[in-house]
Amino acid sequence: MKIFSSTQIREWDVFTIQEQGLSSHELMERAARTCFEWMKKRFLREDYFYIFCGTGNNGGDGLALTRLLLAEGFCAKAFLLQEKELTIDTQKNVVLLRKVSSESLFIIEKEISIIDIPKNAIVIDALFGTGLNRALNGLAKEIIEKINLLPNKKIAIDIPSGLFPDKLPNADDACFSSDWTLSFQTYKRSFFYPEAAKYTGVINVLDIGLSKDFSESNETTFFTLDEVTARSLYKPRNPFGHKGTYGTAVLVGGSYGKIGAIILSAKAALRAGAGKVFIQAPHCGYTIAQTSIPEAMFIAAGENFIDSIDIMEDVVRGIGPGLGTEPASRIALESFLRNNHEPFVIDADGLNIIAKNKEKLLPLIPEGSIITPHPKEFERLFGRTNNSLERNELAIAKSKEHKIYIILKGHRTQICTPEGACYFNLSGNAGMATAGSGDVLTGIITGLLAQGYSAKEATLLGVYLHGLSGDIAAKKNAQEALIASDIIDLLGQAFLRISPE
Ligand SMILES: NC(=O)C1=CN([C@@H]2O[C@H](COP(=O)(O)OP(=O)(O)OC[C@H]3O[C@@H](n4cnc5c(N)ncnc54)[C@H](OP(=O)(O)O)[C@@H]3O)[C@@H](O)[C@H]2O)[C@@H](O)CC1
Ligand SMILES: [K+]
Repeated sequence: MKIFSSTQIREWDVFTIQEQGLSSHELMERAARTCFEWMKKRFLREDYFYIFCGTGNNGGDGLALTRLLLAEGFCAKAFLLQEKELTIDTQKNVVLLRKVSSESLFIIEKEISIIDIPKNAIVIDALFGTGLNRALNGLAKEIIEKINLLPNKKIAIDIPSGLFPDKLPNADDACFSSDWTLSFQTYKRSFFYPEAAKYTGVINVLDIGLSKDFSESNETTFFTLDEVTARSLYKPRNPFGHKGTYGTAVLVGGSYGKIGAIILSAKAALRAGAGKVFIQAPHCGYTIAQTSIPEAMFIAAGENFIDSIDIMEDVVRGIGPGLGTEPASRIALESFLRNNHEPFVIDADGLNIIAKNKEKLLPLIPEGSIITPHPKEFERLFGRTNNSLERNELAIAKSKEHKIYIILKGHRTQICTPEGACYFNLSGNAGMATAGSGDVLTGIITGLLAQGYSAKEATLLGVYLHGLSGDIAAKKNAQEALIASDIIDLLGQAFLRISPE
C-alpha cells in the first residue's frame, strides 16, 4: 500500500471528487458513514459517544458521525470547539445535526472542565485532521490534555489531533492519545515512528472509496509491506525442480558460546526453502551442528572462532550471526570483503566488525548486499540521529549511497532500497523481541536468495514472512513465551498463508 504525504492526501480528495462527480459534502458523508459502520459493529446502543469537533473538515466528519449515530438510536453528543470560522462542509453538518437534534450540539467557548464526561462514554477525537499545520495551544491543547487523563475508551478520526501526517510532534506537544485510530484509505507516514505511534493505538485503515486511479498513478517512495505485497512476491516451486534448482545457502558465523546463533540461521534457511545449506563455523560447533541439523553440511573454520571465510562459487552467503569480534574473525571478514565481489547478507557481529573500521570497510560491501542492523548496530555504522524519523531518512540516504538494502529492525521494521524506497512492515509483534530472532531473519533471507529471489524480493518477502510466522507463534502461545525457534517452526504456516490456495 502506498503512503502519501499530506499534500498528496489533499490532492487525492480533490481528484476523487472530480472523478466520481461527488460534492465534497458527499465525500465527507461517506467518510463519516464508514466510521459509523465501524462503530456499529463494535459498540452497543447503550454506549454513549462524546464527539469533540474542530472547525476544519475533520470536525465536519465528527458532526456527521454524531448525526448518523443519533439516527440509529445511539446516544451521542457533539462538542464543537469554535475558535474560528467553520469550513463550508462543516457548517453544513452543523445545520444538519441541529435539524436532527439541536440539544446534542454544544459549543465550547472556554473551560473544558465544565464538561463532565461520564466514565462509560466513548470519546471521539474529530478536532484536527490532516490539515494541522502547527502545534496545538490554547483551548484545544487544554481539552486534549484533560481528555488524555481520563480512563475512557478513545477513538481518533483519521489521525489523532496534534499529530502531523509527515513529521513528528515535539516531546511537549499535546496529542490526543487514542485506543483506536480510524485512518482514511491509507496509513500516514508518522504512524510508523514510535514518537507518534504511541498516540495512535490500534490503527484501522478504512476504505472511503478514494480514487484508485490516483493511487496507482501518483508516485511515492513510502509503502507498507503487507500481505498483498508478500503474495505478489511469492513464487510457487517448480514440480520438476531438484535441490540444485533451489540453490546453496552458506551461513557463516558462530563462535565458542554462540554456536546457537548460526544454527538458528541455518535452520531458517532450510525452512525458507534453500536446496542445500552449509554452516561455516569454528570446529567447536561441529558436533552441535551435525546433531541439531542433520540436513545441513558443515565447513570448519578455526577452533573456537572463525579465522577464514571460504570464497565458494555459486552460493549465497549470510554472514555474522554469533560470529564474535575476535581479532581472527575480524581479519577473516576484512579479507573476505576485499576478495569477494558477490552481494551477500550481513548481520550482527558482521556489522559490528565493519562498524569498527567503517571508513575502510563500508565501501567494500558489494552493491546489492543486504544488511540487517537493529537501531544500535545502525548507529554504530552510520551515526546518531535525534529521532526515529531522522534515522529513517539517514537509512534511506545510506541505502542509496552504498547501493545496498538496509533492513532497520524493530517494531515496524523498515526496508530501505538502493532506489530510495522505504517499506514499513506490518507483520510481527513484541514477542519477537527475543534472542535469536534476528539470526532467524538472516537465515530466511539467505534461503530465499539461494532459491533465486532477487535481493529486493527476498528482503521484502523474508521480513514479512518472519513477522507473520511470529504472529502465528504469538497466537498459539503468549508473546512472552515466543522463542526464536518458534518462528522457524511456524515458517511453513506463514508460507501457506501467503501462497495461493
Ligand atoms: N482526505 C480525504 O480524502 C478526506 C478528508 N476528510 C477529512 O478532512 C480532514 C482534513 O480537513 P482540513 O484540511 O479541513 O483540516 P483539519 O485538520 O480538519 O482542520 C484544520 C483547520 O485547523 C486550523 N489549524 C491548523 N493547525 C491548527 C492548530 N494547531 N491550532 C488551531 N487551528 C489549527 C487550520 O486553519 P488555519 O488556522 O491554519 O488557518 C484549518 O482551518 C481529514 O483529516 C479528514 O478528517 C473527509 O471529510 C473527507 C475525505
Ligand atoms: K482527529
